[in-house]
Amino acid sequence: MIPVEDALQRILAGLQPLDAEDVSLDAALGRVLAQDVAARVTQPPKPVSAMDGYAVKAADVASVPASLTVIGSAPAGRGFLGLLESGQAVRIFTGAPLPDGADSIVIQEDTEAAGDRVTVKEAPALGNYVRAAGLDFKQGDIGLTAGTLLTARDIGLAAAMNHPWLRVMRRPRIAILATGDEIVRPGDPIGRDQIVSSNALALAAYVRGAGGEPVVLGIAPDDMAGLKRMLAGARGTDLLVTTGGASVGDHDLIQTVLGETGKLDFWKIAMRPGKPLMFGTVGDTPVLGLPGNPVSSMVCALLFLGPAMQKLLGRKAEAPATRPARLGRDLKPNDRRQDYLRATLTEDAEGLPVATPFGKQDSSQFSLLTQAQCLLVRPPHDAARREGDIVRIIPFIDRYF
Ligand SMILES: Nc1nc2c(c(=O)[nH]1)N[C@H]1C(S)=C(S)[C@@H](COP(=O)(O)OP(=O)(O)OC[C@H]3O[C@@H](n4cnc5c(N)ncnc54)[C@H](O)[C@@H]3O)O[C@H]1N2
Ligand code: MOO
Repeated sequence: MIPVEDALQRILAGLQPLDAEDVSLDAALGRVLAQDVAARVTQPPKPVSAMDGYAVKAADVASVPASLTVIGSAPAGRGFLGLLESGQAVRIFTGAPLPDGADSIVIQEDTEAAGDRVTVKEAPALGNYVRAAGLDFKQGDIGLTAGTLLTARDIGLAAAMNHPWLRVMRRPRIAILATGDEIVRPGDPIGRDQIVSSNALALAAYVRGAGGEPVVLGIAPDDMAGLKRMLAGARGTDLLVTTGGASVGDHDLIQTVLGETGKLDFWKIAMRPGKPLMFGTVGDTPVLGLPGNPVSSMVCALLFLGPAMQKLLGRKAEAPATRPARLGRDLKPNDRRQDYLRATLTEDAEGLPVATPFGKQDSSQFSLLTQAQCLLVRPPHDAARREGDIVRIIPFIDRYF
């Protein structure tokens, strides 16, 4: 059995980042930037007022009260064109450019207006409420870097930097193939000894959530000819993910067919759930073969497919981050497989996270995966643990998992 980390590195080494495409900003949410984005403008382009009030020379109002002549008005988008001289003020509004000759803003609340005169009652510090040109960013500044997964905030910044289009990584097209004579699609008639397929749709949802385009190929039968026919559907995709048929049984044909038609590494991984895993190629398409047990398939998606997609998307590809939590119940010593236990996540009296694994952890129990809020990670040969011990967890933070 090989360690989880070795398996991940071998998968990542077999994948290359995809090409890029241009999308309009309103279609860029959740996409991955293919290149750095530099500001095409300076923001603000000139010094502007941060408040409604009066633009003045600070020296004129160093001692208050001070009376000034109001020589004009500057709303946002229509700056005052004249030159402000000593003894003068310009009525100004938030966002309007500072008139030439002015150096400070007095807020409206600190003044009293009468006709074309204004009395300043509080002396402003030099530069009061003036936003300098380029306070936010200057033309040429790099605001967003390649590999960024674009959020609403990033899109706002890209818009402010005057980019109507962004160059992003193409969405990985991920073919998904379920296998097994015993499974049928949800809603189809269920024959004797058949069960409903959960894995393919769950994996497709995972792929979509992680920024890819799933191509669901259907269910391959447990015979070589049928399996080969279905595999042909993966041609032209960026990665084929299979589920089931990974183990050593007489009907577990994936490794055989991949061995015949492509290149295959079949591994037993020192992890639970998810021991049997495959990686290889069929034609030019890389293949990730996940185990059939539903929880094994989803845990392997989180641990291997997720980072694989990050690699295709040109992002930093690494195992999901772990963080510490207190253990909510005693645990027996672990064996030689790294254990990923489905657990709830609560808070103790001090607000610290407490992870409590379910008593049953069979890899067929999808219901417990949906009830869990994290995976508790136990290294191989971990000693017995007591309630309250510090353990490592992978919290389910991605909204789509
Ligand atoms: N003698 C051994 N037997 C098994 C071993 C082993 O090392 N030696 N490993 C076990 C482990 S661990 C796992 S995990 C499974 C993996 O088996 P396969 O990848 O070959 O998966 P299948 O046999 O096709 O199916 C396993 C299980 O999952 C159900 N299944 C399959 N596909 C779906 C689907 N799309 N949706 C829902 N459920 C699915 C299938 O009906 C089986 O119950 O092997 C162990 N055996
Ligand atoms: O290790 Mo297999 O993945 O359940 O039960």
